[in-house]
Amino acid sequence: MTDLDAVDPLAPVRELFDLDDDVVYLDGNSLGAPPRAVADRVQEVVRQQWGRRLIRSWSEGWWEAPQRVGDKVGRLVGAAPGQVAVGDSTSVNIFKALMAAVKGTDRAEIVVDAGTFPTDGYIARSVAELTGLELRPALPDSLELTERTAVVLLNHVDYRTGRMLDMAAVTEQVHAVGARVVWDLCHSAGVLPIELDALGVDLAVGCTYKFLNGGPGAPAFLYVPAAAQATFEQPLTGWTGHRAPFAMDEGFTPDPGIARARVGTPDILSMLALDVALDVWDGVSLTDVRTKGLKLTAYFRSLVEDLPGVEVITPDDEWRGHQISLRHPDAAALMDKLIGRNVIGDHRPPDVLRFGFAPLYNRYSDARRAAEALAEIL
Ligand SMILES: Cc1ncc(COP(=O)(O)O)c(C=O)c1O
Ligand SMILES: Nc1c(O)cccc1C(=O)C[C@H](N)C(=O)O
Repeated sequence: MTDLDAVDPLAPVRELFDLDDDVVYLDGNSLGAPPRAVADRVQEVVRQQWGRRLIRSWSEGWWEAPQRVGDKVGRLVGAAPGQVAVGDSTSVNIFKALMAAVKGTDRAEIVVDAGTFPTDGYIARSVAELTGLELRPALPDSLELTERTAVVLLNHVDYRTGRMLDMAAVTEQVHAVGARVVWDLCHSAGVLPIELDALGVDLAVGCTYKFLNGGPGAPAFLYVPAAAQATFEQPLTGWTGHRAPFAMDEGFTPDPGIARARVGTPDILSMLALDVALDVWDGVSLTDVRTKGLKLTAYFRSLVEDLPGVEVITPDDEWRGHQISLRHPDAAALMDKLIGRNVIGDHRPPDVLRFGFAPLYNRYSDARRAAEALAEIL
């Protein structure tokens, strides 16, 4: 333990996670660690809900789970209840959001962050091809938006560098030309204070298996603000988004609210694992999480920035998420060696080492142990 851990107000929260003490886990920005309560809950869902209640469970909490769990996610991203649906993958939700954002537009282009996580770019390309709009990759610092722009898809925190965009300023910039913005919150949900409602964000998506600790393949989320729901027409008109799914109507009439963002039968085991995983935030302030995230990353940075051959590519100011990325020509081999010593981060091609810091369970001693291991290997 370091002195910093001794005075960390979030230190007790680590006990809520099932982590081995000899492992330094710095990859919660790719797959979050399991909250202890998840295993029992999944067993209860299988044995009691599915096992004993059988199909009756659909009307005993399963059917509404995408909206109920959505409200829990909403609390972490500044969305009032009734505006977040949990389900599908982030990729599918990006598709739904972009298609809805350009539906009926007379504008010509979709703008996507040129350095985006690949799936966002791939899906934006498909949406452009399906709708006949142009796709224009642009750097966030020079978006060059005009009245031709229909929608802009951006990552709040860049997966490779950890750079965070100014959501307030960029949202305003997009709105100034009358376009819509879709924010991908994969690398920020759960660790940064986000104010979707207050900033008037048009649409947002994110995954729940990173800092939200929902587990591998946990369902993603889609935010549609209440005022935009009546006109939100997404392309995947599955029956669970229908106003009256059990009427089994021939024609599709969307639900008037957030349920219209749903598509098919929700993955209940993953959904309810996420549900209980989100309880680790009870009583936790996102401001404390953010403060600790900045301190952890600053501490780690101070320990590694002068190591030979290493270049820190994560911004040094507050415009960063909760990771530190290092460039090194032998990044892949270095990460293999670190993992061999139970220090788990990841490598992104061609030459980036990523270390993600999850303030709910990472300690300052994790940062120190990782930096010491890296120094020894180098
Ligand atoms: C920014 C971003 N968007 C999307 C995804 C993933 O999308 P999906 O959940 O569909 O695999 C990731 C990570 O995998 C990501 O980092
Ligand atoms: N979603 C992932 C997966 O299914 C397997 C391995 C890694 C991932 C990731 O989340 C990668 C991650 N989005 C990244 O920032 O690189």
